[in-house]
Amino acid sequence: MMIALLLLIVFVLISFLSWIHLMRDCNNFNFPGPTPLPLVGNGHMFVIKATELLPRLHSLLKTYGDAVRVHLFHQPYVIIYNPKHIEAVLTDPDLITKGVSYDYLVPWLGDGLLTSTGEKWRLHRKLLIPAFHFNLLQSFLPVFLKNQKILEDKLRCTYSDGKEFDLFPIVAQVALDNATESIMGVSFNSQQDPNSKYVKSVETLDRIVSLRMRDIIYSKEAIFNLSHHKKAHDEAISVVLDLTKKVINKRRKELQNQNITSYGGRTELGIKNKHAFLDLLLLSEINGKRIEDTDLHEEVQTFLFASQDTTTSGIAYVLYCLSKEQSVQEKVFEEQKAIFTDLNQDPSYSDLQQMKYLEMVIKESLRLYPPVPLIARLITKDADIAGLKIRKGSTLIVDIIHMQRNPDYYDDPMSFIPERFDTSASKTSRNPFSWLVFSAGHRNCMGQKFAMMELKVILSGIVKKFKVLPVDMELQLCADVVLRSENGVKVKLLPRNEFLNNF
Ligand code: HEM
Repeated sequence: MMIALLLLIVFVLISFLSWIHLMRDCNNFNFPGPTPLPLVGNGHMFVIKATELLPRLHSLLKTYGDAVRVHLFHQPYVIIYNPKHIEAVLTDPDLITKGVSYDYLVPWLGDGLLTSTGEKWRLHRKLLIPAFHFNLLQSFLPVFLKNQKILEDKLRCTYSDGKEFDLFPIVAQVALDNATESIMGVSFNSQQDPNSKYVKSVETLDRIVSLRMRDIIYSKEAIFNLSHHKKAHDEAISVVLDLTKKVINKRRKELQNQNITSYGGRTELGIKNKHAFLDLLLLSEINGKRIEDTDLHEEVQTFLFASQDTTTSGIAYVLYCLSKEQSVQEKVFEEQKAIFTDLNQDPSYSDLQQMKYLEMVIKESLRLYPPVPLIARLITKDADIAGLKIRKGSTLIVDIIHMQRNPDYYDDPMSFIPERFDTSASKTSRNPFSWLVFSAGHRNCMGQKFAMMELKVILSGIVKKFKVLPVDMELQLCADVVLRSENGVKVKLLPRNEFLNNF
């Protein structure tokens, strides 16, 4: 009885001290947020289903204004969605450190460009800029076209009977093939062999990292390490890392045998070189020295990761939007007919540049459904961000999806209007920080042009051959590693010829 009483007193005392600490900490921020409870802070507000996270963030922003402070236990988080604040953060050279949620990627990607910070990030970013040179980008086009054809055959044989299906897993395979082949020069043929060990391991990693990012329980290292997920996670990492190591070592030997010792900034090396990206890493030097093996593996993993799920999500949501907006889809088709005399013809790099309307459609679809709906930064110094006082140690969440759906920045924001992005017609210039699909500032997406090219190849290929029809469904969005829908992203397909004959 005495012990129970003593424990109760200790608990009350700790709770009281915690509450005092949390209430004091709120004063380190000059903007509001919900009142924290002792010990858990506002953590109880986030013990929710995956699909409830985005609505919860939105409702906090609606209640408290442009910036909201919440505490998860004693850790402060600040959610922002005003382009003025976002610009101040993303252009501050001292605020380039990613938030803690990126830590779950570290066992897989190591300290690559996406997760690293400081001098290492600066050096590697500079080194990798040539990878996105025009010539090197062109070397990826044959890869995208080849994989697009496989996708087209697959859609025709299995999915074009007018029955509904989920786009995400199908598109994920073509995106994975595009990523492995353009980044490492080898394909794991996931479209033809979806049950391969590599494909299954990447899927497992995606699933487990997403779980850790959204589930407050599994986010804790100690609990995760005791769970059954840990074994699956470690096994998948070892499969993925072993395979990529083999590919890298094989290519290194090939270069040695051919006596190729320097990349020498010759970006033309890319045009017909299917190993262009890997060669750039293998042959480049930092401060007169070859890139360390570990760094090289980390960057390869990072680029594979950064380019796969994001483009999957992007392609899936554009097709979803096209299914709902038949008149827009017809305009995209008309544009294709204007570019190609023969719809079986493959697009050249310059044909892709002519697909202006498709580009507007992509931008508008990704405004409503940004593949990366939230990004996070660790605030590493006491900061004044365009008037917001934020204490060191806070995690800042940039709520991209709700900013891009905010009527303050887009008229009639939930309507699908690709012409918003018609730069030739638009008289008013939009704040560049109000469209953040590829982020902006110091740590913007390096693969933006690569992604646009890939999306255009896949989407133009589909629209030329198929009619994408809607399914009566409401997406149940959740912010995993990328924007996913709990109930899938479903459409129906009919071959265009058949459609024209039947209707
Ligand atoms: C539709 C497709 C894509 C979208 C929506 C997208 C979006 C983004 C966003 C929002 C960021 C910033 C993340 C942050 O600040 O935390 C980012 C970073 C990055 N992206 Fe992409 N991305 C796409 C495709 C790609 C592709 C195809 C590649 C590579 C081939 C790529 C490589 C990277 C890299 C390396 C970074 C890290 C840059 C840095 O921190 O310096 N991305 N991407």
